[in-house]
Amino acid sequence: STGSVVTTPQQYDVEYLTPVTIGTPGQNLEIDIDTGSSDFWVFSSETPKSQVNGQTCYNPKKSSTAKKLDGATWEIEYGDGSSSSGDVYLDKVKMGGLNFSSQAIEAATRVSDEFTEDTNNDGLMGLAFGLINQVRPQKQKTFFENLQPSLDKPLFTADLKSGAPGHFNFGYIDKNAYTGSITYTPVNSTQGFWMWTSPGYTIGASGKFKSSPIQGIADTGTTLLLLPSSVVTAYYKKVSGAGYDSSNSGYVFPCDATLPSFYVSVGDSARIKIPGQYMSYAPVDSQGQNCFGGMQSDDGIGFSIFGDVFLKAAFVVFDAGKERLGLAAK
Ligand SMILES: C[C@H](Cc1ccc(C(C)(C)C)cc1)[C@H](NN)c1nnnn1Cc1ccc2c(c1)OCO2
Repeated sequence: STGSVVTTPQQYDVEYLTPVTIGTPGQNLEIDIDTGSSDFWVFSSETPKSQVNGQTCYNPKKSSTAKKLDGATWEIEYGDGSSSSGDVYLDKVKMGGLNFSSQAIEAATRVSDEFTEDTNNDGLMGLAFGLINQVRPQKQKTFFENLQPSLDKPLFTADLKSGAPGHFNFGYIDKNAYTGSITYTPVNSTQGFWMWTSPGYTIGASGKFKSSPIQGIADTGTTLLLLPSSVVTAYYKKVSGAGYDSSNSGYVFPCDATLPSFYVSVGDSARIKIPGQYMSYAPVDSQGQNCFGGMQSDDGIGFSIFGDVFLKAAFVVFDAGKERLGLAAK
């Protein structure tokens, strides 16, 4: 089998939302596909009303195919400080024309304010490795892991776009979705992430390649590109008026500044070009005077995060069959 589902950016490409149908009759939710975590959790009829603010809630009691996974609970704390927790049901899930009959659905009984405030986001579907699923006493498989044996190829692809809908495809590679060739690089999944190492980077079209290995995760659930502070400092040195703004905890620059492109090397001889305009995330003030940088420091995380700012510049193959990541221009 194969599948394809559209994914739509929210304002400033802060996140991308994807339609999913759960239960019988189908309940339609919009979720954030997150290749940097492994739990599929949703706002539910069990989420306190005070924590629900416009989200669509999955109601297992209204699904004839829902079965409570007795004794199972979950709780997750994300790197940005947000969190959620709850209990677990098995139910039918449909996404992009693909079906799985008994997917673990983690129903939230509590969500942190960041989720309550994100009114269009009904939950997260983690597509990292099940090794880091947070359901106890027994870990649950991701939607992709459940489908993998039935897919034509054991892979999925992400084609996120700047300010326009893109696609997640499952089980096949769409040759029309990229230009040139796909460069594959090994993934180390021992920490449960799509973790890979870039050999280095180049700042600006006429910049010199810097050989400096960057180990990080391909993470559709993180908005920005989080890199070692040495790289971040070097980049913003090339942006006039840029500086670290402690009140916003990141590098900020005048919104009319000219931003150099940033090239991330892949394998021995390929690189992904991030256009300068992708390196500006959003205004930090109501006048739109200063803008928050799309590249920020990975300090304290333990690895870099190749988030949406990077991923939307590429066609990305998440190849579980061969534990590798494929990257191509588009
Ligand atoms: C943050 C997302 C997970 C998430 C997504 C969306 C949301 C909101 C809906 C409320 C907007 C919260 C959370 C990421 N996913 N792999 C993640 N989950 N766990 N670690 N990371 C990556 C990381 C780690 C550390 C960091 C960071 C990022 O940003 C700043 O510092």
